[in-house]
Amino acid sequence: MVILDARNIVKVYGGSSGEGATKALDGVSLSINKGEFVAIMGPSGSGKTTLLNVLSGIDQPTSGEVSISGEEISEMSGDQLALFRRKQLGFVFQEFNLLDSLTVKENIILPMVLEKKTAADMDTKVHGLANLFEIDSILDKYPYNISGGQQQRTAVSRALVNDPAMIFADEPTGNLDSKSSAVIMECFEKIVDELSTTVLLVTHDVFAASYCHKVVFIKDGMIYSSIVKKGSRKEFLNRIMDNLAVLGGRTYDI
Ligand SMILES: Nc1ncnc2c1ncn2[C@@H]1O[C@H](COP(=O)(O)OP(=O)(O)OP(=O)(O)O)[C@@H](O)[C@H]1O
Repeated sequence: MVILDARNIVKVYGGSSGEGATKALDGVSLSINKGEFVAIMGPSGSGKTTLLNVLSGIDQPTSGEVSISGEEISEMSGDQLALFRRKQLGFVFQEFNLLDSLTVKENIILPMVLEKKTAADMDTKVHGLANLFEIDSILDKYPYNISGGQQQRTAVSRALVNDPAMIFADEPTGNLDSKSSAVIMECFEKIVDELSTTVLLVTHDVFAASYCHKVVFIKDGMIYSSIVKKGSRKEFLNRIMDNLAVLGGRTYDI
């Protein structure tokens, strides 16, 4: 079942044409099925973050359509989009974006508070996620007293708490060491395998991308190629590196 469908997306920054305009996306079409785990890779400046932002409704395309769960988000007003994002989507960022004045538990349940869920629902949910991601013992701590990897697992729990149709992640391992990156990617694997969540992430990190089912490569704002995992993660990692070598551009994190 297709969960995200993007058709002919164009994004121009700084006016639709003329001097000073940058065409960041140039006719991108992409479909993602429920339960897929997809990475977007490409050289610096190729349009990865722009694509993630347009697909997730953070930013509007200059032209083209995006639908998620059958709803055309490109036609929604700002308020409708904000509500749709809050109810249907989960976000994970490189910087974790946790609130320092709230405990881990409070950070996780914040989106449920906004949705006016019951205290019992919040409790059940937070303990289920904390158990899944092994952060039970730090629920009463504050973000500045836990490790980067624990902060990111808190952020992933928060992204999941309202059962989103899809999770979007921008460089989720960008601030983590290799061990914590592996733990976070295993968390994403768990939510795809055990909760059938759909995950789309942008990454420079070949190791992180090798956990995904599929990698889409973009260059100059266009889809260049895509590969699907067959065989082991190590074999997939080697194929990703081969494709990046063909793509050119900056050095990638391995
Ligand atoms: N707000 C903006 N205003 C103007 N141009 C922008 C803006 N954001 C991005 N761009 C330009 O659009 C193009 C694509 O940028 P984008 O950030 O999507 O690339 P990226 O592949 O995510 O890069 P990186 O890997 O370096 O983060 C680049 O040429 C960039 O300079």
